[in-house]
Amino acid sequence: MSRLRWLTAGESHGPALVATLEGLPAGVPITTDMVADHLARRRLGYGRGARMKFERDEVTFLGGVRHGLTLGSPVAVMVGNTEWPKWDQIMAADPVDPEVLAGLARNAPLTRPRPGHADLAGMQKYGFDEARPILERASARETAARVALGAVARSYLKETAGIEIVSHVVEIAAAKAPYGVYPTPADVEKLDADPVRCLDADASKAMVAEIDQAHKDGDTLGGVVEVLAYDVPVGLGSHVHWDRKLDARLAGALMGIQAIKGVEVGDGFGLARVPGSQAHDEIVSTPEGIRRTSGRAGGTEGGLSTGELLRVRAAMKPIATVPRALRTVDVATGEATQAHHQRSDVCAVPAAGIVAEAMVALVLADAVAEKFGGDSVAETRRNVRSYLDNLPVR
Ligand SMILES: Cc1cc2nc3c(=O)[nH]c(=O)nc-3n(C[C@H](O)[C@H](O)[C@H](O)COP(=O)(O)O)c2cc1C
Ligand SMILES: C=C(O[C@@H]1CC(C(=O)O)=C[C@@H](OP(=O)(O)O)[C@H]1O)C(=O)O
Repeated sequence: MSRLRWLTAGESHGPALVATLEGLPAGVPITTDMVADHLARRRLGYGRGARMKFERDEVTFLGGVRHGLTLGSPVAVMVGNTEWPKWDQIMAADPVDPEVLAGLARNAPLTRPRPGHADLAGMQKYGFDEARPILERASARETAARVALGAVARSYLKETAGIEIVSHVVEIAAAKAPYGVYPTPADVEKLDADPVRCLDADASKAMVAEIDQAHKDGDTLGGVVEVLAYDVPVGLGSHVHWDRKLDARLAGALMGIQAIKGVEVGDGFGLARVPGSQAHDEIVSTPEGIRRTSGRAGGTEGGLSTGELLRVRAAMKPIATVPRALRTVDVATGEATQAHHQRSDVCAVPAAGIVAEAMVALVLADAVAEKFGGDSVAETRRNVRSYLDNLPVR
């Protein structure tokens, strides 16, 4: 079962996010710059709000890494919130003089819960009369910590099994990329340079136009991202129990990203609309060995990776803090009003793709560690090679 354990902590306007990852072997190459590069990719994307422009992610390793390599001990990484000085009283861990707090405009109680956020149910469940204590943790700021750990996981995957992960945006509102075009690791630079991380130039323009229109209308948008993992060996995950199934683990991890409301593995929902003769990937014998004629299953069958291209999609709902504010109730007065709104992203689908890459990397890293073990990268690599060299059928 799971070999890796990982956790994040920290609030959106707290001093920092922290994350730990335990269970990786020694010798995984990782540096502060490698993590910072992935965090910078998460900030990209046309349609993100003001906060992305002025806040920086400050990365510090606190444990588990020495001279650019993991030690085999738990990896601990901190991502500083450079916004912190503006919030050091409001989000202070220790008690603050109530008179000081009352004088801070920013601390006005958030009694108008926003539909589509954790605000109302969180207040009811945790016993708060305003939304601040809920929204601080529910915020997708937390995804920076996941991307930091994802950077470590993907380095482990590349070093041990040669696995590489790429994501792209395939839909924003009504604008769609052509189906069946899969970017490779060689396309990542081009993708990151595109305003919406879409490979197709016409679709990218249409997506940008959708975002511009939503912005003009005081509205927000969602979309769909696709994550591809190249060179995943056959046999990660297992058919033997529901919580070992690789597709289930990927789906849970992707659904755990803020605002993701649907996940597809391979052709997913599309498979429900075609007959069986058009839904599966036929097995054929070729001079290079056993191959598949298509990739509809997304690289998993029965909860196991098949050795084909791994392909999953995640659907993001439109940003919930809609500028043309939605109806709510002021819980302090019981009166009908409009939801609290200060600023927000119009569309964060490109950023969600980077977070989805991190989640896929963490799930695959867990599955690789479980299958191949090893306390050093060299040992894991040997185990991968020996397994692949000895497959009974190929
Ligand atoms: C990268 C990213 C950025 C986000 N930015 C915002 C935002 O600026 N405003 C907002 O209302 N929601 C934003 N969200 C989504 C909310 O965090 C999310 O919808 C909310 O916490 C409720 O959770 P749920 O949608 O999973 O139910 C973002 C999500 C992601 C993944
Ligand atoms: C800070 C980040 O995303 C935030 C996620 C978010 C939300 O509600 O999820 C709301 C916005 O924050 P604020 O309400 O402070 O403007 C985003 O900027 C980040 O991704 O680093």
